[in-house]
Amino acid sequence: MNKKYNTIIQNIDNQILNLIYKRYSILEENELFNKFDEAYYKKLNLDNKEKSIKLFNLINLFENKNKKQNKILYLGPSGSYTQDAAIKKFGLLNSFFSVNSISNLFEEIEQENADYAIIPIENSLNGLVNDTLNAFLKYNLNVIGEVILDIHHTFASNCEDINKVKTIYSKDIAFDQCSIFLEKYNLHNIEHIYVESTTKAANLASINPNSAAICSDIAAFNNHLNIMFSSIEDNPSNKTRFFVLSKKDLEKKNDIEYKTSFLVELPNISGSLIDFLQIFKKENINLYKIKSHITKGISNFFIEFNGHKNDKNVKKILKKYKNIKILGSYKKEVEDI
Ligand SMILES: O=C(O)C(=O)C[C@]1(C(=O)O)C=C[C@@H](O)C=C1
Repeated sequence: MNKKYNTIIQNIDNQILNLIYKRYSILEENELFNKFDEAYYKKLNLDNKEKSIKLFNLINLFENKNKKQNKILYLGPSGSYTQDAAIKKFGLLNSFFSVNSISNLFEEIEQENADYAIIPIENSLNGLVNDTLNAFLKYNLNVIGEVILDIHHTFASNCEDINKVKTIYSKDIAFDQCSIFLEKYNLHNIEHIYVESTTKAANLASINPNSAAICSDIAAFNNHLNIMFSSIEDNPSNKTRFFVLSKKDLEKKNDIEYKTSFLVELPNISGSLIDFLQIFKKENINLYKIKSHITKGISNFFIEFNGHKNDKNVKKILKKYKNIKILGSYKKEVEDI
């Protein structure tokens, strides 16, 4: 864009932002927030830089309307954390579609029904997401990126009194992230029903009497649930890391710092893990994560290192260890969560 128009557009963007801030302040100062405004602003989260980027993307929507849009899948329904992660990674200028389970997200990408899928891989409180690892063992797809999201859960219900809640719906991993809250309010011994996503949980809580959901505030809002408690996660710095999944791999670039994730099944004999790890030391590769994952009695190790699968020293290892299943080499966004 030439300089003259650049300044004009920037001025307009600033005016739009200022007006939205002004509207927000009036609503806040005069306690005029209704549910819609609260959820709307929380979604934009104007006091937080990363969400301002979303707004910026929105402003650019018209300008970029001719740009090719990617088809991106997330674990839905709408309002899930995975949807938030998808928007954080790709911006709003794309087509987003919800899929009901992690294994179906893999299947859709396998069938080339979309360009990318966003899938949760690990949480700072809970560790690895088992459904995702099981799907990686079944499919041969590529991780081409990562995205990290702060996770804040709400306890939402249409019951007037917390003592009337007899059933709680949520995703397994979300229950685990809120164990202190559940114990504090004596909710750990009532019925817990595990469902595929926290948004499905919100939906079930809205149609079943005497129930509640652990979900995002947006999912609660979308399903007309009252938020009884906010930020109920055990640790306020609760984070989930998501992978960007694709059928096509990306070419290695020289100016990018890469991370690689892989799974490996090692023989159940003494010294096999230590022998395996020694080769990485020999090749001067920095392994920074190793976690074990057991499915159907077979133990796999989920391992990550700094570097790319096409690096000379990595290729040497891959030649020797045919049982290594590379999940992908992708741009490092953070050291760890
Ligand atoms: O259920 C959702 O809303 C999701 O996006 C999935 C998911 C997960 O499985 O890790 C994502 C982030 C939180 O850790 C809880 C749930």
